[in-house]
Formats: sequence, structure tokens, C-alpha cells
Amino acid sequence: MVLPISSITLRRLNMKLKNPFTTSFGTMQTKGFFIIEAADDDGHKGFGESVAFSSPWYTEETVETTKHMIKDFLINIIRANKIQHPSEVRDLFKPVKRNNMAKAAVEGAIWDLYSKQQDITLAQALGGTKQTIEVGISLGIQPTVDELLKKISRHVEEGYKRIKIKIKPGWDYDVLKEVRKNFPDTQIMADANSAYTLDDIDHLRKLDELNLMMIEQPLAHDDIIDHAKLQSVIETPVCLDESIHSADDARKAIELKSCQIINVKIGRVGGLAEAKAIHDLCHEHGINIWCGGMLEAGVGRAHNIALTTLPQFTMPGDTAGSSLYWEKDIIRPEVTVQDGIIPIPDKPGIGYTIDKEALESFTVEKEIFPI
Ligand SMILES: O=C(O)CCC(=O)c1ccccc1C(=O)O
Ligand SMILES: [Mg+2]
Repeated sequence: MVLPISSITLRRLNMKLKNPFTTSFGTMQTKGFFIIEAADDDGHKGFGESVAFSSPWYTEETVETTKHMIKDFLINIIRANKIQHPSEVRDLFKPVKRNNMAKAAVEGAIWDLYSKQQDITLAQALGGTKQTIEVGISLGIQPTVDELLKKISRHVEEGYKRIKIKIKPGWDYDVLKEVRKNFPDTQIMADANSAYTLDDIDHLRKLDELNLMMIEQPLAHDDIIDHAKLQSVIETPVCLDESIHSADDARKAIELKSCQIINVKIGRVGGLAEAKAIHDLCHEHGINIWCGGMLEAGVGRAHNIALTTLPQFTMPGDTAGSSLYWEKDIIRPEVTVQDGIIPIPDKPGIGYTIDKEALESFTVEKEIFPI
């Protein structure tokens, strides 16, 4: 049976983050992104969210490249092909190299549309099994250690299951040592966003004494060789984020022992089908995975929640509550977290309703493409 799609709408939104978010690369305050709406003639609407940032610091994609890819390539592919199941979109998009975040935004809208047509949840469509998921929070680099400690206290009290701390040279060992001293029993991890090289091995080895859950992407964004060298001489488990763009990348990293853990982001790997393939591979190899975040608005957050219902997502992810990022999110209800837990919504598709007024108020550009 063909999966009917009658139009795809591309909406560009601008939303201001409640708090600036600082990584080893710089600070973000507003987020531009696309909400993709895939509609059929029976009134079903599926939604996807693009996660590329305005500048290419995390991967090579940007808001502008996302638009170019979707408008000039991906929509034409959808138009030219009959789709029976959303898992086919991954192969249809293969002739377009990389540009994973653009692909994921369109593919995600089609998964949501399909789930609504079938009257099942997106989690069910993916084969998810959990009724609730556990989440942690990611804290950007703060102006002072004191401010970091205050934020950690607040989130530990709220019940977040683990605290991730962004690090960079000059904001690492001493800061984490202070954190560990104040929070001896909290699950703490660090994310370097590729700020180090193998020259820093001795420095990174000092982190072993702090009993961190893991160190995320310490070395180059495109590396799996040096990470294997690093992992062989440090005890702290290495987690890869930027380096993994596909199940094939994950296979190679596992084979080389470049990491013990993988952060799976739907956008970075090109969509839900690829994310599920990475999940299945890691399940087979006993590699723990968790769902990363890209400072998403509600639609992206809902997709992350659905993906995390798959069983090998054994570690708390970065999908924190909407109100930590936004004055007002674009979904109803907003994502709320209690004691570090998010219940899986039971409505069809992503399970959250689009707040049309909010969506409209953040929209700066809109284009409809008939399919
Ligand atoms: O809170 C979130 O959504 C995740 C925050 C985060 O760590 C992050 C935010 C933007 C870009 C990259 C990363 C990352 O995981 O490396
Ligand atoms: Mg990361």
C-alpha cells in the first residue's frame, strides 16, 4: 500500500533560547531551523524538525544548506517515488551525499505522517518498547564555577538522571574536580566537542580519578583512529558524537574500539531509520547508547523521545524539559520531566499537538510544495 503524501511545507522559524548555550566552539543565543510538514488528503499532518545551526561548527551543515538540500533535491526525490513505508526514505536519499540533517527533517515528517495514518504512536512504528524514558541535562560552559555548581544543584534536585558538562582546554579537570567534590554521588559526564588532540593524553588521563560516566567526543570531529588510541590508555569510557554519521561508521568505531558508548542524534545520522540501524548494531555488540540533543524545539524533542523507547538506549539522554530552553515551545503539552523521567505520550505519531499560534508566531518564511 502506498503511503499517500499530497504536500510538503517548509517553514523557517527563529526562536530565542532562554539561556545562551556555550560550547568549546562558541555561544548560541537564537536558533533558526525548519519545521517540515508532510500532509495527505485525509487531513493527516506529519512533522519533522531540522537541527543544523546557523554556522557549521558542529557539522558542515547550516540552516541555509538545509533549505537548499530540501528544496532543490530531497522534495524532488519524494515526488518522483512511491513510498510504502518510511523506512524506504533512507535508501531513496542515498544519491544525495551526507547532508544528514536535511534528510532527517524530511524523513522524520514522513514517519510522523505514516504513524498518524496507521493510528499508532511513532514509538510503536519504530518498534520501541519503553513506557517511560530517563533523561539528563547538558550544561554549557558557564561564566564561573559557582554558577555551574548552582545549576547542577538545581537539576539534581529536579531529579535529572545525569549531568553533562561541556569542557574545553582551561575549563576541564579543575572544574570537574570541584563538581565531583560537591556532588560525590551524581552521575557526571563531560563533552569536549572535539577540543583536544592526542597531545593532551596526559591531561585527559587525569580525568580517570573523577569517576565520570564517560567523556564525549574528546578528539577531532571526523576521527575514529586517535579515539581508539586514547581509549586504550584511559579508563573513562569514550563516547562518540560528531564522528558517527551512519551505522557503518558505528560498525568501524566498534571494531577499532574507538568508543564504548555512542551518542545517537537523529539529525547527525540522517534520520530515524539510520538511528534504528545504529541501535540494532549496538544492541548486537552490547554497546550502550543514548539519545543526544541539538537544542531542539518541541517537534525534535518528540522525535528524540520516541526513538529513546528502543531498548538499547540504556543511558539517560539529553532531551530535557522544554521550559529549560524556551519561554514557549511549539507543542502542546510541552515536554515536562519529573524525577528525570518522561512518560511516552499515547496519541498517534509524535504524540504532541502543534501549537499553531506559537508555530505561526516564530515563522519567518513558509513555502508549500505539492507532491
Ligand atoms: O541540550 C541539548 O539539546 C544538547 C546540548 C549539547 O550538548 C549540544 C548542543 C548543541 C550542539 C551539540 C551538542 C552536543 O551534544 O555535542
Ligand atoms: Mg556532543
